[in-house]
Amino acid sequence: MAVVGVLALQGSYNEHMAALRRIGVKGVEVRKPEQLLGVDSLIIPGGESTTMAKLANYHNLFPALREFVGGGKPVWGTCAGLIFLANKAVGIKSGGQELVGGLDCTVHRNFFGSQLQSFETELLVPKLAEKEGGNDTCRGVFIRAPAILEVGSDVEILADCPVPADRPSITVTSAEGAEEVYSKDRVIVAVRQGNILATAFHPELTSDSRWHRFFLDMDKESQTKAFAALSLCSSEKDGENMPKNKPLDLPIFE
Ligand SMILES: NC(=O)CC[C@H](N)C(=O)O
Repeated sequence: MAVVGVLALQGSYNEHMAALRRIGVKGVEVRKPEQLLGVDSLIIPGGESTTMAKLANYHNLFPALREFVGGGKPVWGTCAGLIFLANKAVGIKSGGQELVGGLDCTVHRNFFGSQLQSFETELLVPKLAEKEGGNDTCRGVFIRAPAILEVGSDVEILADCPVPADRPSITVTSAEGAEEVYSKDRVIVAVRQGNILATAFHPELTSDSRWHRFFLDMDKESQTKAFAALSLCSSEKDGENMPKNKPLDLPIFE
């Protein structure tokens, strides 16, 4: 069975470990770069992204995390984890903040305001329901949450939500480079781009395990792809005399 790593520097990693346990999967806590070599997929939890980035720097994790994401293994960022995975983050502390990147989007670090403006809402998630069954909605727990302001063309939007009226207005840079107030009435809160899944909210704090299952399915997909690529590559190498109906990278006891 594939090994799911959970980045365990800070934040809600215990809750992700428990959510995995609930569906019969043993997560592995990851704190050091070399531990990434032993996992097939990785969850980057919510917490506080600046603190998490400082700890990741201290443990020299950024290069290994970038390699992991770039290598195509499934990675899921929740909340602060989403910020980590974004190619661009705005609303960050002065002095900047290191990102892992890989997800073609711009994220606003505290889009929904302060801790006091944390909220829960029902989100419409047809693609999640299509894949994992159940209702067309899921409970979104937003804790001093970020949101995704814009995405690249390869990014699939899995959920958006109305912008709450009590949120402080934020300034964004338009395509033409002008500063303007974010005025759309909805904002993106869950996306997928290939091997990367990102949610601005916290599924690990609810009893709905569909987001964890969705992520594990991404893991299965990626294992199948890796297997197919390996078979293809050995069939190219080994030529026509190999039997066509056997997986080529399994031991042959003949
Ligand atoms: N719950 C969360 O992960 C909050 C993230 C927070 N907005 C940050 O900057 O890191």
